[in-house]
Amino acid sequence: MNNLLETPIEYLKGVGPQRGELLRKELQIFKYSDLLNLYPNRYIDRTRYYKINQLVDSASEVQIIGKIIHIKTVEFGKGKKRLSATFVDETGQMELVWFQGIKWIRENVKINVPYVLFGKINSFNGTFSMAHPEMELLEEHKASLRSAMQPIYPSTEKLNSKGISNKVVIKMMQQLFVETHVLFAETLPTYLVEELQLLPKHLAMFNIHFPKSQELLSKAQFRLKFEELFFIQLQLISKNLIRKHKIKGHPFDKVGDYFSTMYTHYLPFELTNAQKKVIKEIRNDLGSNAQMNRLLQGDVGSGKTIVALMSMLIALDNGFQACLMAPTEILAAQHFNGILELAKPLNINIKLLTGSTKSSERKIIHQELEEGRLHIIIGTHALLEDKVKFHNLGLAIIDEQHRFGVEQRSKLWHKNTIPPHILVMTATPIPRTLAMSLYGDLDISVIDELPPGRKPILTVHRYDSNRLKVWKFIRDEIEKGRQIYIVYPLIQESEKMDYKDLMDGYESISRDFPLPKYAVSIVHGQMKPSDKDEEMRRFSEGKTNIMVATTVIEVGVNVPNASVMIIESAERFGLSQLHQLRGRVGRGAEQSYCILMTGNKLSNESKTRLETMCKTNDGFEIAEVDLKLRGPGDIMGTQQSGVLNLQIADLIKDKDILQLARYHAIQLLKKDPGMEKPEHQKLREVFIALGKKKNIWNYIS
Ligand SMILES: Nc1ncnc2c1ncn2[C@@H]1O[C@H](COP(=O)(O)OP(=O)(O)OP(=O)(O)O)[C@@H](O)[C@H]1O
Repeated sequence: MNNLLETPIEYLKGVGPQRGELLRKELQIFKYSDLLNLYPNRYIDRTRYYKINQLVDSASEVQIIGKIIHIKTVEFGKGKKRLSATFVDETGQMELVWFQGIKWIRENVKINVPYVLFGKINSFNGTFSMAHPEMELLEEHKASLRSAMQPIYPSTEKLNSKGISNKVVIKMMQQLFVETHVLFAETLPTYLVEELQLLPKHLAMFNIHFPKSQELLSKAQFRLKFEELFFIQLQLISKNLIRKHKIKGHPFDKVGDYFSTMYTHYLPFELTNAQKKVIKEIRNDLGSNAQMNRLLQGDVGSGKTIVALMSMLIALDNGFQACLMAPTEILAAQHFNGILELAKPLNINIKLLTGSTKSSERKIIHQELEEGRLHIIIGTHALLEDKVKFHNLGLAIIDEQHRFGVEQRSKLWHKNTIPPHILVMTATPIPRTLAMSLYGDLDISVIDELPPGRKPILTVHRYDSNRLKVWKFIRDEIEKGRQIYIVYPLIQESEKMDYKDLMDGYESISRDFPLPKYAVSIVHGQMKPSDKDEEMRRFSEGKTNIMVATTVIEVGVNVPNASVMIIESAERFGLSQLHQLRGRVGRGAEQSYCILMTGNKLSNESKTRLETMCKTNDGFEIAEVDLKLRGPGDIMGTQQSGVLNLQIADLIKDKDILQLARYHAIQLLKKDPGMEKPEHQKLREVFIALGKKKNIWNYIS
C-alpha cells in the first residue's frame, strides 16, 4: 500500500507531466500521498439549491438549476469582448458572464437544456449575475460521486489560470481513491481510537475529502487534527526523554557555600513563591543525572535575574563555570550589572564579554576562562567565538532564546565534551499552546507572580493633539524625582524617516525640557556601543531625567526609578513589543504609567492592540491576543521550528486538541518510551517515517 502512495503524481489518471509540474511548483504535491494530505480548507453544502427569486446579496456561493435561453457576445472597451447569457428558472432570470474562453463556451454550452449552476453571485440594482460559473448538465450532476459538502481545496491563481480548478482537484481526488482503493491502515493504537471514540483512519480520510454528513466531517477533522498533533508531541516529548536518558549532565548534587550564603544572608529581598518554586525545579534538574533543558518563562519585571544567579551559584558550588548569553549588548550589560551587584558579597570573578570589549581585556578574559579562574561570564554572541574556551562549563543560560538560531545554541552546547545544563529564559510570554509546540522538548517553568508592592502600570492611549497635557504630566513626575522613557519606532523598513522622527523628537524634547532644570539622554541602535553604554549609565544613575530611545531598550533594561513610559507612534508596534517596552517601568514601588501616543488614523488591528494594552498588564493574556492577531507563524522563533508546517491542525483554534494530544503522548511514552509494545508497532513505523520527513526540531545537532 505504502509504495502505491509513493507514486509520482503525474502518473495519476488525468494529471500527466504538465499538471504534475504545476502541482509540484504551486502546492508542493510530488506524489499520491501528498495529494491525499491536501486537506480542504472549507466546504460548501451542495445539497442546497436556490431559486433565482431567493437570491440575496450576501449569499456567497450558490447552486441554481435552470436553463440558458439566450447567449450573445458583447463588445466593451477597446475591442474587448465578453459573453453574456440569460439564465432562467421558473422564478426569474439572471445574467451569466464570461471574459475568457468565450469561443469554447459558445461551442459547448447548450440552449434550453437543464444545467446546475454553481458560483459566486454579484448583484447590481437588484439584478443578479454570475461570472465564470461552474456548469454541469443536470443529469451528469445527479450521477456524479458528489458528497453533500463539496470540498474547497487550497489553490492558487496560477493553478486556476492553468485549468486546475477546484473541480479538477476534486476529480483527481476521486481518481486517487478509485486507483488506490485507499484503505488506510490504522496508525493509532486501538485502545486510543476506542477510548477517544476516534473515526478509524480510512473513514476519516474518506470523509475529509467526501464528507457524507456534517457530523462525519467533524469527526474526520477531529481525528486527523488529533493524529497530526499527537505525532508532533510524541517527537518533542521523546526527544526530551532521549536527552534525559542519553545525554548525561553533570549532577550538581552539592548545595554549597555560594548558594546557601547568598540565599540566607545576601538576598536584597524576600523571594516570591514563584521564584522559590522555579529555583527548586532547577535545583532538582541540576541534581539529577540528566542534562537540564528548561525554559524559564517570566513576565517582564518578574525577577528572572535572581533566579539565573542562584542557578549559576549551584554550578559554582559544584566546581563548574557558568555563562549567560543575551541577544543585545545593552541586555548583556544589564544582566552583568545586576548580577555583579547581587553577587558582590560573594567575591566571585564575573566578567562581561561583548563585541565592544577591548582586546586587551578580552585576552585576560580568555585566559582566566580557560584556566578556570573566571567563574561567571556574561555576554552576547561573542561567547560563541571559538577563541572563547571554558575550563569546565557546567551551566549555560540563554536569555531571549528565540532570537538565537539553532546553530548558535548548539555552538554553545559543544564548548565542552559533556554539554552543559541549559536554562533558556524568555521574557516574551509565549502562549501555552505555542510553548507546548515550540518548546515541547524542554521542561517549562513559569514565574507567574510579580514581586510584592508592585502597582499595575496604568496605561492610557493619547492622541498627538493631547501632547501639551502629556508634557505637563511628565514635568509633574520629574518634579517628584521620577524618570521618563520616551520611545520612538526605528523600524528597519522606513529607517530614514523613523531616524528623522527620532532626532526631531530629541530636538523638540531637549527644547521643551531645557537644561539646567532637565537633562535628556538618547540611545539608539546606530550609536557607538560605548556611547550607548554611557547614555544608559547616566540615566540609570539618575544624572538625566528623560531617556529618548528606540526599541533597542525593549528587553531587560532595569531602572526602578523610571516611572513613565511614553511610546510614540504606538500604533506601529506589535503587542509583545509594546508589552516589553512598558515593562521597562513599574519595576519599583512607585506608581508607574505608560502613555501610548498615536495619530488619529488607526486601523482596527491597531485599535485592538491599544485596547488590549490599556486593559491588561498580564503578558500571557497579551500573548494570546497577539497570537490571534498575528497567527503562530509570525511569533518570533517559530520560523526556526518545523512544528508549524501543519497540514490540518491550527495551533490557535485547536488548542484543546493539542492539550489532549500532549497528554496522551506523555501517557504512552511513560508506559512504553521506545514504542516497542505490539500495539504500538504501526505507530512506531509512522513515527520513524515522520521523523525522517519533517524533523520537528533540529534542536540537538
Ligand atoms: N522577589 C522580589 N522582591 C522584590 N523585588 C524584586 C524581586 N525579584 C526581583 N526584584 C526586582 O525587580 C526588578 C526586576 O527584576 P529583573 O530585572 O530580574 O526582572 P526580569 O524578569 O529580568 O525583567 P525583564 O524580563 O524585564 O528583564 C529588579 O529591580 C529586581 O531587583
